[in-house]
Amino acid sequence: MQMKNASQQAMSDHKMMMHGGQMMQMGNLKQKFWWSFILALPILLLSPAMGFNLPVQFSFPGSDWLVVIFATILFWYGGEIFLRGAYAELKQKKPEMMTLISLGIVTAYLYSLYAFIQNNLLHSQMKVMDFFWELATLILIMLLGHWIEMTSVMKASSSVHDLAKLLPDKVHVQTINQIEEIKINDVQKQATIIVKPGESIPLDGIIISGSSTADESLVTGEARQITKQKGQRVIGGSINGSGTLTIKVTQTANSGFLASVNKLVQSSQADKSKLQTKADQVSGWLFYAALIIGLLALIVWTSFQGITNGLERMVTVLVIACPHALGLAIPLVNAKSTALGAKHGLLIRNHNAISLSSQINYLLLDKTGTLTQGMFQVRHYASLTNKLDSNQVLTIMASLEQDSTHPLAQSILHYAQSKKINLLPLTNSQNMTGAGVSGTIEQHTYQLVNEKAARKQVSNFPKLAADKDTISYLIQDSQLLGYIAVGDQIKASAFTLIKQIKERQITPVMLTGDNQKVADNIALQLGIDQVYAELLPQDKEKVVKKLQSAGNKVMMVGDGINDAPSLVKADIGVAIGTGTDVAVDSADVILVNSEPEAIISFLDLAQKTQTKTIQNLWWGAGYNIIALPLAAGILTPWGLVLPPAVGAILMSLSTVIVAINAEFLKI
Ligand SMILES: Nc1ncnc2c1ncn2[C@@H]1O[C@H](COP(=O)(O)OP(=O)(O)OP(=O)(O)O)[C@@H](O)[C@H]1O
Ligand SMILES: [Cu+]
Ligand SMILES: [Mg+2]
Repeated sequence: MQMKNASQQAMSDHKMMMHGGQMMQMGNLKQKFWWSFILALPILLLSPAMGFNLPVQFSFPGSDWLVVIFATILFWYGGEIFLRGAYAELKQKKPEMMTLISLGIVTAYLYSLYAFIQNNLLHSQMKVMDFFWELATLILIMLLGHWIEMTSVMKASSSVHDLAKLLPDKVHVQTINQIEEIKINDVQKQATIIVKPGESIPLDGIIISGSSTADESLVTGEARQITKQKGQRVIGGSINGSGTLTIKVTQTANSGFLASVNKLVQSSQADKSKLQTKADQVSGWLFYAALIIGLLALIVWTSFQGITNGLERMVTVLVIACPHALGLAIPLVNAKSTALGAKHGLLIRNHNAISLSSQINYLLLDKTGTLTQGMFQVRHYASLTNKLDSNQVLTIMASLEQDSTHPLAQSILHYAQSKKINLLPLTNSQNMTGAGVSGTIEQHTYQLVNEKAARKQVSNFPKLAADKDTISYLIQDSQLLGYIAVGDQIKASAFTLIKQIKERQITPVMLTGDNQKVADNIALQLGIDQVYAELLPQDKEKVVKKLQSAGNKVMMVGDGINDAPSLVKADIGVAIGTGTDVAVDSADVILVNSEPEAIISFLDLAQKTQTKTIQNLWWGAGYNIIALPLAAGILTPWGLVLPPAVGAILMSLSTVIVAINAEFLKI
């Protein structure tokens, strides 16, 4: 396959990433294991196990020589991965797992070599026991263990892989007079592409002709067919229904939705949360703990039972303490959690949001575009002057909105378009934050602003009785020329959100730039008791700060430019996916499908992720509380002695458990 997109890159990076980020090519582990197995066979047959001859074992004059030759080859060939890893760790002055393993096998090898020289070259009276059998089994099991680990780690990150499979290799691109098949990575922005019925939509874009349905469930987690028409956005990775669509590409394969999910999943492994930093510290301590306990075991057992037993205890301690699982405990959970979130319409950019989520007791919600759809219907508009008729007023108002990205502007423009109104050229257009817009049309300067701003300028402001609709006033030189009233609809899932948030003892608060009456009306319908209206961006931020200084943990959800400062300030900032880029960039979590209900999924996911993380820390490191003393021989008086190979099995098991546990994260 030609395509090598972000996610496949992630997979191959992953192989390199094992062992705490060291560059280690573990890809040939399987091969290495089988060759080592063959090399180990003569040793396993010819060298006594733990000082005793097993029934299958035999020896003949000179067989010791065979053992030492095979063991030496095995040590360098099979042990190479570990020795190289240790060298890299020591060079970085961060001794960790590879150093531990290497210390174990180097000790076993050197001591056995010493035993061999004593027995076969110096012919010492007392036969010195060697560790060749232990060395061979240790290397074999370490290789096998790391190979199995690799497989489970790959499995755990396969959810990421699934996302990549959603994209086709080739795209039908419409060129001047023909349709060409072009590799997905070579398709540029602005290209026109054709998606036939049933095909997967390759890239993010906007429909320029055709209509169909799309199944976006694999991307957003919403299992339903969404009707898609001219002008609507499509997401790369979703499946086209029965119509043919012509799409203008808005994002390339490297910048589109799937690519950003993949990048997130990758960076979730690189991006260190506070917990991860802690885990790294622990794994550093573990090295010294293992070294000290190992040396203690060596000294104590040597004085009781001689150097062979002492060395065996030390090797077992070193091997069992290998904090391999610890290095994977958090990244694996995070990767799984990010992938799972993506399937539920959540992009988690900052993993600290997960550990903070359980402390959240205030949910601040922006109104327009967050709780409501932000697709305003024009209810009525009128002229308040005899110089202009209502159509002229509408023309000026729509023309003023041409450069604005506010949802209200989009809606007014849309309405004007449907009434076939020709817009007038606009100059000097200015965005008046939290109030409206101003600009010059045909040498006259106009403002289209909310009531608060209008009252300040117009002396005899009329009384207008409308509480449900948002009204904007057209003003020229302190003269009221007309108004337009628009109404918005509450998103269905906003009701579910507020209900469930309250069940979780989290207080919902509405923060809006819109006027008090409209805000109260919506809050009442939704069941929100605390409402702050007519806020400027800095006022929204102040509310966040005030709540925080009273000791609360605050989550803020918003979509607009006016929400960006408070999204940054809040403990967890959540942006609506269709929101403005500033909001999206300021957030820790992004709701891809723009449904506020996904916040509940986030809270669920965060809680489960947190539990898994803690479990994994125990399986990855906590088990040493029992394993280390066991390896050191604390239960020897009761007959329980762990051979080094069993130590290696236990340490590998811990990693496999950590990987499987992460894989079982579900919401
Ligand atoms: N482009 C615009 N055209 C007309 N009126 C506008 C425009 N931008 C803002 N306004 C007026 O200013 C008010 C405040 O706008 P702001 O963007 O601060 O908040 P909002 O989008 O209404 O609400 P929220 O904060 O809940 O998203 C709007 O309710 C509207 O009356
Ligand atoms: Cu390990
Ligand atoms: Mg808004």
